[in-house]
Amino acid sequence: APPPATTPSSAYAAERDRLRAEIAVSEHGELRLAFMDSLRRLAEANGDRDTAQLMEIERIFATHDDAAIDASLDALNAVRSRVRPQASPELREALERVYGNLYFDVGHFGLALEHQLEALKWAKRLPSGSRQATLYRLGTIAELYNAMERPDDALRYADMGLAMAAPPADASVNPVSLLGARAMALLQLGRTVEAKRALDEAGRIDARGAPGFNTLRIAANRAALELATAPPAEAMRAVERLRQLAERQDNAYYRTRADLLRGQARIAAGDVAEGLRGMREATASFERRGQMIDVLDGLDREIHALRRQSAWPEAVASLERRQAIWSHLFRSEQTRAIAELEARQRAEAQEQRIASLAAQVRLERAQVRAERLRMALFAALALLAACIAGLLSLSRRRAHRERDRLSHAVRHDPLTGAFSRYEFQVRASAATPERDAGKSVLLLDVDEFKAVNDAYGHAAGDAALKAVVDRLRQAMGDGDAIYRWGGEEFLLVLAPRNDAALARDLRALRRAVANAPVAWEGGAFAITLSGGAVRHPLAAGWQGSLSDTIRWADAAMYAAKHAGRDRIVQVRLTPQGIDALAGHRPIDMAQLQDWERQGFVRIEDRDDNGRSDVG
Ligand SMILES: Nc1nc2c(ncn2[C@@H]2O[C@H](COP(=O)(O)OP(=O)(O)OP(=O)(O)O)[C@@H](O)[C@H]2O)c(=O)[nH]1
Repeated sequence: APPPATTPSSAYAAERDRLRAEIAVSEHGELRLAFMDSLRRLAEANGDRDTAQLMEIERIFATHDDAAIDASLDALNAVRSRVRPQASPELREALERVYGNLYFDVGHFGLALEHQLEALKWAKRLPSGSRQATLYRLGTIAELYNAMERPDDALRYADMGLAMAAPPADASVNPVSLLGARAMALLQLGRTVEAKRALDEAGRIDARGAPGFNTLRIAANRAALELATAPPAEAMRAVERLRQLAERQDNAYYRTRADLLRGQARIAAGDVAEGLRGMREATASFERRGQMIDVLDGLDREIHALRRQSAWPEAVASLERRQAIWSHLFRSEQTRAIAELEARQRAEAQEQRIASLAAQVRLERAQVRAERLRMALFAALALLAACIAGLLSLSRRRAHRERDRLSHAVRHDPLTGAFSRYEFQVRASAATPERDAGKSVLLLDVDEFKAVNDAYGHAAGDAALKAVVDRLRQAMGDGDAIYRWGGEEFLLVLAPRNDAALARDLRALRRAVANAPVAWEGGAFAITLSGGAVRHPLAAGWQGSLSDTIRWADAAMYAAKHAGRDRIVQVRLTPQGIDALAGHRPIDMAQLQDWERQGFVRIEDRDDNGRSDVG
């Protein structure tokens, strides 16, 4: 017999509330499903269609398989077709929420958003627990906007929820997912410090209870944050923490998520091949389970990481794969039209991205080419410059050598190696009276040289001139210099020395030549020199130059010739002359002879000892 109208309903209500409480506390698994089925049957038996349908809907959500989402959507559509227009807000909310969640899970953001916003409206009208349901919706919508890369909207909804959850909210309100959504929105907006703060707060709140699903969620968010902001090594540590937590809670989803992020960290650390392999394994695993939002997120991360590593071909391949997944995401009749519309929109956006990426690749390649060209040009220029510098230095060295050679040529007599007359002039023009003071000039002329040429030939004459210079050089002091003054005439500039030394050296010079005959064609011939010597300046206080003094040496040399050759005659001041001629400059030969007559100078042969052949 049917139970009485009143008693059963109150008994039913009590049993319903008990089962709902059981469902609420049993988070997952078979037990929860069993409670849901009990409640559904009970509700059906009691004519409570809303509750029965609600349990159907919750069962669809609890058991849905992302990999076979169409079946779940079909089942959901079947329930919806039975929902009465005047159904309870609770049923409405559940229907929209589950639609929203299913679409969200498979990455169908547009439809998911529509349903979640609808669910939010109903959540606000719930007679009980409206606050908690509203907060959950706000968190989900924020996450959805994050997935849609609309961080401003995500932040708006997350903050709306956080404002509601702010004290004095009741303790049952859990803002962790809202804080996570806020953090991910801020991360997208580049406000990383605030993002980190939000995650820290979420971590603190979560740490008050036992580690659970939220702990994993926070760890995953943290890993994502570190990946975007921290060095690869730090990001890797965050990823490993997530991986350990997932292991401890035996959570396959977050395990795969950790694998995905680990791959990304590897790519970021430069290990592109290994990282990419890890990421592709993780996305393949998500794909097998139909978690298309994670597949797409994985591909996004892949593309991002590859672009950062400039692995362009891999990045383009990932982009194309992402586009392909988008266009094949929805196959069922009932969603194809909408899905295609959306897929087309996304595809267009993706095509634009591919086009811009391709343009970027082209640009980068062009830049690389330009850079290479620039480097090549630079290298060529550097080579050219080096060549020119080399040539210049070579030619400079050559020029130097040539200059040195020429300078040596003009400074020296090619036959005897004595300095040239030109060299004397160069030195004389650079000389100062102080530098030349005390030196003596000695002009030497080979005696009867014409006869040597005539008797033995011009070559013998040349040999004689060379022999003269060689022998004079041997007898000269270090500070003395010899110049070829004319044909067979030589000028010696002798360093300062006292009278006795000068007389001794003049004698030695003359003898060096006279005592050593010139070997010629098996025999030898003797040569002698006649010379005139004058100390410079002739008289004290005289501002004349060496060239002036040479004129008096010339006069003395003629005196030597005149006196019979093979001798050196010296012009000397007498004691009277020292005072009388001070500051005077001899002008010509006549004046010199005049001074000689007056007894101011003597033109005398001081080398009268040991002469053998002349007298
Ligand atoms: N072999 C040779 N002879 C030269 C050179 N320069 C000048 N002579 C010769 O030297 C001779 C100089 O003769 P002279 O000026 O008459 O005087 P000398 O024969 O030396 O007689 P005295 O000077 O009076 O003792 C000339 O026959 C020139 O041709 C030279 O470089 N080589």
